[in-house]
Amino acid sequence: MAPTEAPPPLEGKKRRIAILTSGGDAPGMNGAVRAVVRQSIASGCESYVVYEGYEGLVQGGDMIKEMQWDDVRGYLSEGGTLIGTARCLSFRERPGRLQAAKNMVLKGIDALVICGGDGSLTGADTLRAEWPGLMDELVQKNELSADQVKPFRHLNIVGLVGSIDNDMSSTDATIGCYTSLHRICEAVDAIEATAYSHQRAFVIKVMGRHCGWLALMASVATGADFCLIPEMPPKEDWKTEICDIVSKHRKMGKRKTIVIVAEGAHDCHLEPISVSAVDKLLKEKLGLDSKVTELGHVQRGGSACAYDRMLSTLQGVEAVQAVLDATPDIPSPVIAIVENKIVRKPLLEAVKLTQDVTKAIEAKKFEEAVEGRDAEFREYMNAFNITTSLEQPDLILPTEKRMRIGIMHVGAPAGGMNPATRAAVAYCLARGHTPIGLYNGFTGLCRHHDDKPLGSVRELKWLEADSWASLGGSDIGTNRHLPSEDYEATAACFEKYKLDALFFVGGFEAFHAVSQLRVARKDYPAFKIPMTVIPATVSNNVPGTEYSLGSDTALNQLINFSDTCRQSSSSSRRCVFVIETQGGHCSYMATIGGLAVGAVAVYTAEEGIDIKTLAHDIDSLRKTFAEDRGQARAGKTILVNEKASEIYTAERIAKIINAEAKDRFEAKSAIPGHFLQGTAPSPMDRVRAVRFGVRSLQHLESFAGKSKDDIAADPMSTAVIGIIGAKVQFTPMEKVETEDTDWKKRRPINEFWMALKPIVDTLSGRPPMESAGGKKS
Ligand SMILES: Nc1ncnc2c1ncn2[C@@H]1O[C@H](COP(=O)(O)OP(=O)(O)OP(=O)(O)O)[C@@H](O)[C@H]1O
Ligand SMILES: O=P(O)(O)OC[C@H]1O[C@](O)(CO)[C@@H](O)[C@@H]1O
Ligand SMILES: [Mg+2]
Repeated sequence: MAPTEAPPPLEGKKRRIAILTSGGDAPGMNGAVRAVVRQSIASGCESYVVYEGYEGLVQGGDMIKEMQWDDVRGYLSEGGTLIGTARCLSFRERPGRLQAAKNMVLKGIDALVICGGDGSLTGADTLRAEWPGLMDELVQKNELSADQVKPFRHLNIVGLVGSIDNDMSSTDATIGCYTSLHRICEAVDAIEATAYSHQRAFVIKVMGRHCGWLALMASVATGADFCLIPEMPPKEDWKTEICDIVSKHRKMGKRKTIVIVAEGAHDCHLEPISVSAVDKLLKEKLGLDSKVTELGHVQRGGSACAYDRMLSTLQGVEAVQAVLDATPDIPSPVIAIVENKIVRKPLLEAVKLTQDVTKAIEAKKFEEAVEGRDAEFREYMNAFNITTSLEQPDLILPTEKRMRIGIMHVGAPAGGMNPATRAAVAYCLARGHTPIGLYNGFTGLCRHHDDKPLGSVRELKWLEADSWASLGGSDIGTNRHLPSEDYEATAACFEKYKLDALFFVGGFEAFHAVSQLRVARKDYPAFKIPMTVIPATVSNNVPGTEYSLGSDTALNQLINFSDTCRQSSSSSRRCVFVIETQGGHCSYMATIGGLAVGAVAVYTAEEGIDIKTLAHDIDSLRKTFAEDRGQARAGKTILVNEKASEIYTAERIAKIINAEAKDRFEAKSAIPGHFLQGTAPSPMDRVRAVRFGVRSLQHLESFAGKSKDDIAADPMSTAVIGIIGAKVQFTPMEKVETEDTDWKKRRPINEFWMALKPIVDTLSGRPPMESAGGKKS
């Protein structure tokens, strides 16, 4: 029977914190539930889940259940939402919300975390606004006494944005949207092969009821020919617009056509544009062999990608912190992300901004609708337009502003190098610049530039580059050689091929190469040209940015590898996998990977490994396995950075654990090695490659027409593009080199992710150890 008495509130600041998931399920919701449950318990609070979204809140009773630490074991790798979700009609009406409020009070819940999309958070905001009135009404109707509601007068509510649609203003990404983009890109990549074979067109419908984010980003990531989204419909004569672009691409030799249509696409009069209408158009007007593919709910399926696991975990932790910080005068927050920074924003405002976008679309104010989406939206829209539709007369620069731009990859291969280069080539051609591929790095340039019949310095063509949107590795070739190996020949080549600017993509070596060229400018005037570096490396160790292309691909590879090991260890019970990660002296991958897979311990190069730490962790494993009763989802993972210790390698750690375990449990080691570079780049690496590519070119062209000395005098003439906190920015090389580069360890001095390491430990239940870790070596 449902209780009629509310339990007294917990002592002090301790709360009973409940979480529910609502609206369409989204990958990553489980990560949010795990983080909220465990962080609540770790903070001394009681933790609850509400099953089936608002439906569970309205029904109450057993639909609201207290959770223990182990109840969320293995949640990170599961798709969907394990606590259920629903679209609840009764919560839309006040009587439903009154019942929900009563049930919360009866369970003593004094804080509610809601993970859902724009609708769910609108509902949360309504509950927040009505709360005092609901409490009064419950007392008036004798449903609860005045004493019972007294401790619950203030509703402590926090929103987490979970939806594949990415339709909530105020945040760059919703939990689930990047995983959905993974599903879409995998599907489009697969379709492309068959489209190419038959020279067909495919019209692909993707989800997003009122929001074009998925369609737009999928188009950027796959290099689609056309994209239809509700925020910015095509011009009046959309049929001619599509046909013009598609036939232009076909004339240039493209064998396939991909048009991506958002579920909510319409024309500029708000008349829906269906996939069948586009299909008919391509068949009838262009005579193409066209097919329709509707991706449907496959887009919501599968395990969450690395980014969604990380986002949901960090935001879940932040939500609990927000609950603990709450006072009646602080407006209810929604937890957002801006670029790389988790922030709290007022829920009320976020809901209003989101509703404003819907209103702007309804009023056909499309520019306003685009502005109302997150900051990246317009940038990606422009980047898509400029990299897909060739020959836009208004984009072409006057002759004196056109440049010959050398494009080179330096360092180890990384996901995103090719897409960045594709974007650069398309941008150059749209503006009238000449993109020149410098094949196989500095050695390729110096030794093979005038080889016959094919030299290593070649103009890049649109058709060739166009196929690089989804290609991993480096098609123009990359290696670790530096210009210092032959400054003379490097300078001579720059002059011989009349290079006006250089566009580098690569890891620490690319950064080092530009640093060398900058310093050598005093001796070689040929180096007095503008240069940019787009960081691209699995290690994410380039100073001047918190994110390098390829690091997201690598994290996804790592979680796939680690999930596979974990499944094996879960099945054989009492087993721990010790997995070595790449990264050089930078342990980003091990740490964020640890966050995304729930590692019981992460050993970093920054902190090193000592025997005390190992003994401490083995003790903890011994205790955990002793208490284990053979349940499922019991696999354990330890991640070790490749340079964490020369002595305690992954293999040796596994051997030590086995020696100490005395047959009570066992350890196995595994090394994914170069598997971490992946095959196709992740969608995030692809779209950011396009964004960074376009921005870098814009930066380079701002130097057009300037004298060599003016260029050399401008610190921004050698710059690294990066994400720092909430901003994407260029930083002058000299500043980064002197202020934020640990040259010996080849990593930034300030590694932002070090601050996240305690969260990995807290959420995996690793007992604190006074003397373990914390010191950078
Ligand atoms: N205006 C509202 N007032 C009260 N409750 C609402 C409101 N809008 C939505 N809700 C509640 O939130 C639930 C989920 O909303 P909705 O179906 O719009 O999904 P969502 O949260 O936007 O997620 P997604 O779009 O990703 O599926 C609804 O079923 C309803 O219970
Ligand atoms: O799964 P359902 O309830 O049919 O809802 C589908 C809708 O949910 C979403 O997947 C998420 O909001 C939309 O993109 C789509 O329109
Ligand atoms: Mg929605």
